[in-house]
Amino acid sequence: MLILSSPSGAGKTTIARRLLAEDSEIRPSVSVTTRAPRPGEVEGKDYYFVSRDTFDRMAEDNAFYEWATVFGNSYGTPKAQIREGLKEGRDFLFDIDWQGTQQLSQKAGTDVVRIFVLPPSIQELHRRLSGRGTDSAEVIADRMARAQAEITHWDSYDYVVVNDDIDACFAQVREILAAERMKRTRQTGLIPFVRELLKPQG
Ligand SMILES: Nc1ncnc2c1ncn2[C@@H]1O[C@H](COP(=O)(O)OP(=O)(O)OP(=O)(O)O)[C@@H](O)[C@H]1O
Ligand SMILES: Nc1nc2c(ncn2[C@@H]2O[C@H](COP(=O)(O)O)[C@@H](O)[C@H]2O)c(=O)[nH]1
Repeated sequence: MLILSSPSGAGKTTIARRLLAEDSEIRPSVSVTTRAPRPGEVEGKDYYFVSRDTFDRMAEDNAFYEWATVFGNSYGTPKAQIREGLKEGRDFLFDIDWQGTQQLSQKAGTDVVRIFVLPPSIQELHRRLSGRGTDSAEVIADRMARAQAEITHWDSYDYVVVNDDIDACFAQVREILAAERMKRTRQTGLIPFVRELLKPQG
């Protein structure tokens, strides 16, 4: 379970989309949200957009691995889509905030790899949120007002990358993923091979 978090606008969605396009081994965890769709966002690909009533019912029915209120809307990771994949040992990518990261870490322990994406500066963060052209001035002001509070959670993450140049940052994320996949504890498929190597020779 690879988690990307950042203050809004630092670039985690950009990194996530590229990773999903280039790495067929990892699947997205598509969240459920009460937020209205942004122009260009696709139902079932970017989010499942639901009413407040539907979200509350799902939360009551324990349908989320984690959920949180972010910028006045609710966001949750539905269990159904990833339960089977996780059993099969598949990799999943989560674009979630620090609250969801804490909840997933408590539930999944060492199966979670957490990356925090920092912007190169607060000024550049504002430029990116404005340049994206998807949010009102009010929404941007709200997200900027919360950015520094979110950055204080950077020390709960396993890795921290600065998204200045997107290519360099993306390369770092790929390196992290490659190294994590090579961890001995994740390479259970190698056990028969190692047993074979260890058989007495001659
Ligand atoms: N390294 C970069 N240099 C310049 N612009 C970038 C860079 N990375 C991302 N951007 C741009 O910044 C804007 C915000 O990026 P993105 O939507 O990926 O952020 P985010 O962290 O997912 O935000 P949110 O949490 O609000 O969804 C987009 O317009 C994106 O194209
Ligand atoms: N805890 C969770 N946080 C989530 C989830 N899906 C998205 N998010 C985070 O919300 C903010 C705002 O997202 P935006 O798409 O409205 O810009 C951002 O930090 C996301 O990472 C979730 O399922 N759980």
